Formats: sequence, C-alpha cells, structure tokens
Amino acid sequence: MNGFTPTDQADQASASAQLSIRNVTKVFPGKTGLVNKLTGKTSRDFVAIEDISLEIEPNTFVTIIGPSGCGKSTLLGMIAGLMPVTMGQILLNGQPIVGPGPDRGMVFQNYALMPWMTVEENIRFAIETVTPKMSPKRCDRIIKEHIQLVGLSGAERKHPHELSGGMRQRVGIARALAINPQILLMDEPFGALDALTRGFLQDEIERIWEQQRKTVIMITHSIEEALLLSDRIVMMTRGPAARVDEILEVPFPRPRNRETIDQHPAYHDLKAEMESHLFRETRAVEAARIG
Ligand SMILES: Nc1ncnc2c1ncn2[C@@H]1O[C@H](COP(=O)(O)OP(=O)(O)OP(=O)(O)O)[C@@H](O)[C@H]1O
Repeated sequence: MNGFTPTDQADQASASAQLSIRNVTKVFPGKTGLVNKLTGKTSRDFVAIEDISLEIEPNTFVTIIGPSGCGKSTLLGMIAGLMPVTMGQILLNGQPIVGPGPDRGMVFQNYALMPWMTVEENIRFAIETVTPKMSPKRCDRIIKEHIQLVGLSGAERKHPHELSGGMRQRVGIARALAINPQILLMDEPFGALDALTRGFLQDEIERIWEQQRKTVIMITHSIEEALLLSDRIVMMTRGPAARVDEILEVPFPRPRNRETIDQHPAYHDLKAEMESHLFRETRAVEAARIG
C-alpha cells in the first residue's frame, strides 16, 4: 500500500507543517427556534466531520476526495475561515485560523465573479481589498501578470457573461493568485466544465503549479484529476461523522503529462485503491438511504 493513515500522520506532526488540522470536528446545530419547538420539529445536531487530523507541508498539492456529502466543502470552508470549527484547531504557520485572510486564496466551482465588473476589475477588486495601499502602478502590473499567467491576455475588458465557463474559471484562478496567498483553496474548480475544457484547465493548473509551487488544497470528484495533479490524496469516509480514511502519496515525477502518466508503475494500483474506496463508501451511503 502506498499510503499511510491519518493517525500515523498525527504522530509525525512536525514543526515544518504549514497547515495543521488538529482533531477537528464540525457540528451543525439542529433547529431549536420557538416555531420548531411548537411544531415538534426540532432537528438534532448534525456531526458532519469528526476528529480529523492532517498535517500539510509547504509547496504540496493536496486533493481531497470522498463520497458526495461527506464534508469536503465543510473542511475547506473551515480552512478558509468561512465557518468556525466546533472542536479542535486549524493552525496556519502555528497560528489558529479565526476567519478569512489574504494568506488563503479561494477558487469556487461557480466562479463567484462580480458580473458587473470586467476581468481586470474583478482581479483589481480582490487586490485592493487585501492591499488597499498598493500603488496603482504595482496593482496594474500584478493584474497584467496574472491575466497573462492564465492565458487571458486580450480579454481584460470583457465581462463574465462574455466569457466561456473555462475562461471564467481562469479569471477565478487569476484573482485568487493575484493576492499572493500562501495557500490556494479550490472547491471542485472544474466541476462545472465540459471534459475538454476541464482537461485544458487541469494542464494550466499543472503548468502554473510548476512555476509557483504554492500549497494547494483542492476538492475533486475525479480520480484521474487527483492523480494528475496531486502530491498527496486525502480520502475521506462517508458522513455523518466523516473521517480521513487514508492518505495516498503520489510518486509521479513532475512535470506531469496526461498522455504518459498512466505508464508509471504505481498508477494503476493507486487508481484501483481510490476506485475501491469511493465504491465502498458510496455504496454504504446508498445502503443507509434505503435502509
Ligand atoms: N450549513 C449547514 N447546516 C447543516 N448541515 C450542513 C450545512 N452545510 C453542510 N451541511 C451538511 O454537512 C454534510 C457535509 O456537507 P459538504 O457540503 O461539506 O459535503 P461535500 O463532501 O462537500 O459534498 P459534495 O461532494 O456533494 O459537494 C452534508 O450532509 C450537508 O448536508
């Protein structure tokens, strides 16, 4: 087996970790309002994830994979500081995360661009929010560099509705990187794209990652995408009370090429292991729904 368990990892919790997720549990409180009490429909607390520990080293590309609804977005949301942890701690460079910050850039599946702003203005808005005192000249240079980085030169003055889904997500990626975050968080960034565009953007992410080597934490449902891009793959169990089941190390050399990656001797074993994990967990979710 090419992986190790989260317990092994917690034992090895090292000072070199950039992000430390320590015994994190997330409970969504049940509804206890007066109306609910009167109608007798008070719902119970829901334990989405339970006691997750994970250490992430700098410059690592990590993907999170798991059955639908297991808590991947919840975990990413807590790392982003968009929602509080219920128990445990998430530390970035040893400091607890208490809210969103410019050290973390987020890319969303639905792009989340400002529709009334151009490509350039969307990126400028993010930079000015994070660094209001930056000189306009420097801001212009950063915008230009990032538009070039994601291959959108010429589209600076277009609005999101004039762009394809793939181009919109390029803007989302440029915007997230333009604030120079330490960690890039991506929640199914290619989930809304057709297969061809998805492939193009995966290649772009691989190319950009080779240049910048930022820590990335990405949620995906695609086994092939995880194998193409990751250094480590975190496999979550089904919820409620989802845990980290196993963490796979992906040994393929970089730069990676989608045409040849499956020739690596470890490719098919890793793929089979992920398939069997997802199959098992998804079947159990379905069985629980029926029974
Ligand atoms: N605000 C909330 N209040 C109550 N329950 C929530 C809330 N947000 C998420 N949940 C529940 O927590 C669980 C985990 O949801 P989450 O969206 O994190 O899963 P996911 O793995 O990202 O799902 P998917 O793969 O379908 O995107 C689900 O059962 C969901 O219904």
